[in-house]
Amino acid sequence: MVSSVATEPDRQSEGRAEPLVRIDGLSVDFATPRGAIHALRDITLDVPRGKVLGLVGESGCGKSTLAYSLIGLLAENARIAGGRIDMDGQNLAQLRPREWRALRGRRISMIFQDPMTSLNPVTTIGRQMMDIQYREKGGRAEKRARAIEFLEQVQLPDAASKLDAYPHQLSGGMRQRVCIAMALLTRPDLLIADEPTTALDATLEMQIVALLRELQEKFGCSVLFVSHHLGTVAELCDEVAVMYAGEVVERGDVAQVFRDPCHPYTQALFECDPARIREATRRLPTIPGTLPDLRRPPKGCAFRARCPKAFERCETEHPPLYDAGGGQAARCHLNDPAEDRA
Ligand SMILES: Nc1ncnc2c1ncn2[C@@H]1O[C@H](COP(=O)(O)OP(=O)(O)OP(=O)(O)O)[C@@H](O)[C@H]1O
Repeated sequence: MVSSVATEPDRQSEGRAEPLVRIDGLSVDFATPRGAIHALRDITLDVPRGKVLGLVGESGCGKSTLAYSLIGLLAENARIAGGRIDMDGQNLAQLRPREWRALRGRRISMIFQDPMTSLNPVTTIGRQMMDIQYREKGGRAEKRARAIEFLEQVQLPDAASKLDAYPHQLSGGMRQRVCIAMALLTRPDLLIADEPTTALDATLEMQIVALLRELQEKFGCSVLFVSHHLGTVAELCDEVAVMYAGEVVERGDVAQVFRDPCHPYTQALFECDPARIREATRRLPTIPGTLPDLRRPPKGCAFRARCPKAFERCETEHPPLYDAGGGQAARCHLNDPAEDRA
């Protein structure tokens, strides 16, 4: 384990380039008939400029809620209960629907798990790519040329002919390429990709990940990449944030976190990663236990009931994000320099 040098770094960006987005103390609740679900709790995280940030964690830990908060697409029953999302002097957490419409699809765009979520099944690809440019300058011919150019950027074969195709006439991989082209068409500063390769087979997944990396470098945008696949995150991302029960429990440089995870939850996630398990086994290991009830998050550490390393302090004291050095931080008392247990 990396030795701790200080406690509670306010931000991981200190001493580094100004991030594109600063999320500060963000909390999001969902109203339900059985009480509010505290889906995000006091999230403080930077989206670095011109880099790829991966968001990992098991199902239900709040990854999509965080992603949707950054593009103003939270469900109707969601409420931002506190905190800020700062991007270029604007607090996105307070934007009105009209202001979101001006930003979404232009400065911030998103690709979804299922390409059909964003593609209209009864309209041609060309029409959809023209519509997306309705605010852009230029005439029809220019916009059509730009649409073809972007379809070529995502390496769609015979791009011009695809303008007349309907989404169902393309394969799943091609549809996801079209979605990436549409998301990048307006040259956004931030591209959010919510499990964009989950519906694809392994070969296509690798191709799409390589394409995303290439385009991110070409366009210089920031990417928030939400994924269950640790291998994909290691391949694509520069930084990673690990979420558990609505909190960021570890964050840092992707190579550093994968080499030396500081939080027992991150360690357990890696131990359960099929790609890391070499010996022949009939059953994949899982982390014993379940996520806590987010209507009543536990008082101390949210992971303590499942943590093999938990001790008394974890029961009563909520851990802050302890600095683990080199920009890495973990929400676990074992990383407290004052704690003599490592
Ligand atoms: N509209 C909603 N109403 C009530 N609860 C919700 C709503 N959307 C999400 N939740 C709850 O909020 C928590 C976080 O969900 P979220 O979808 O963000 O997790 P996730 O990590 O993205 O999971 P997955 O990987 O399965 O998509 C979960 O407990 C989920 O059940």
